[in-house]
Amino acid sequence: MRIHELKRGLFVSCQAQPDEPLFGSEYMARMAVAAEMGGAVGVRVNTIPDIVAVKQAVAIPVIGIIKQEYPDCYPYITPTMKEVREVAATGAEIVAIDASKLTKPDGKTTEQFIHDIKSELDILVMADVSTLEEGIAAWKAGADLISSTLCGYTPYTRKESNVPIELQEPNLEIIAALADKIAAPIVAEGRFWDYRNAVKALENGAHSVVIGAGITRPQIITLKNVTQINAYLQTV
Ligand SMILES: CC(=O)N[C@H](C=O)[C@@H](O)[C@H](O)[C@H](O)COP(=O)(O)O
Repeated sequence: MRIHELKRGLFVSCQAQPDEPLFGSEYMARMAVAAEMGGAVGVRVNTIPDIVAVKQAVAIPVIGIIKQEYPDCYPYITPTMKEVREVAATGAEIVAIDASKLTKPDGKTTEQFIHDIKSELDILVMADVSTLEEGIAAWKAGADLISSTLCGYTPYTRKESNVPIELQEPNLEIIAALADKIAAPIVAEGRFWDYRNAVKALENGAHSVVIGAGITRPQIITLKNVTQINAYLQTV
């Protein structure tokens, strides 16, 4: 797939970790089908079994990732060529990688990493960044899409708060800053709960928006509703 073929709109992140109630490729494939039925232009999927199941179930483009932790290392979203090659072998149209400034587990910088992917594989690269500087560096290194995925999650962008991070507001300022300085498509991702903030991201210059928890993590959707309802009940 070429970058100009990518439609603008909503990408639904269909992910569940082993400790989540909907963990399992069958569930994630059904989530992806639901996303496609609802008009999503693509999906974002973690792990090879889930990507394979989703590729069989839907025709819309897949952003594939592998969350792989390495000892004493922050980058965990598709952090080395090993995971990138595995994602590419599934036929996923796009691979998303950690494009923070933090050194990857194999010692590479983001710039080297993107260069190596582009020299070896015919796959679109989405750079998951946490700051404007990281976005510019990834774009200059050849990334096809720049996404705000890691904003609020890297050690230097994390904020102390009593509110669990998944219930915090998204960072709309970084979207405007990225769109202002970068000619590649900007993807708004990370706590974009529904269409309200998604539209604000588009107004701020985003090409598309990824929504995950707000659509595919029912325990977090429930928690968000319970928090609001219980806050009211405490006042009466
Ligand atoms: C930081 C990190 O590891 N983000 C992950 C990236 O793939 C996922 O856990 C998120 O669900 C995804 O980015 C979508 O975001 P949200 O679920 O907030 O709409």
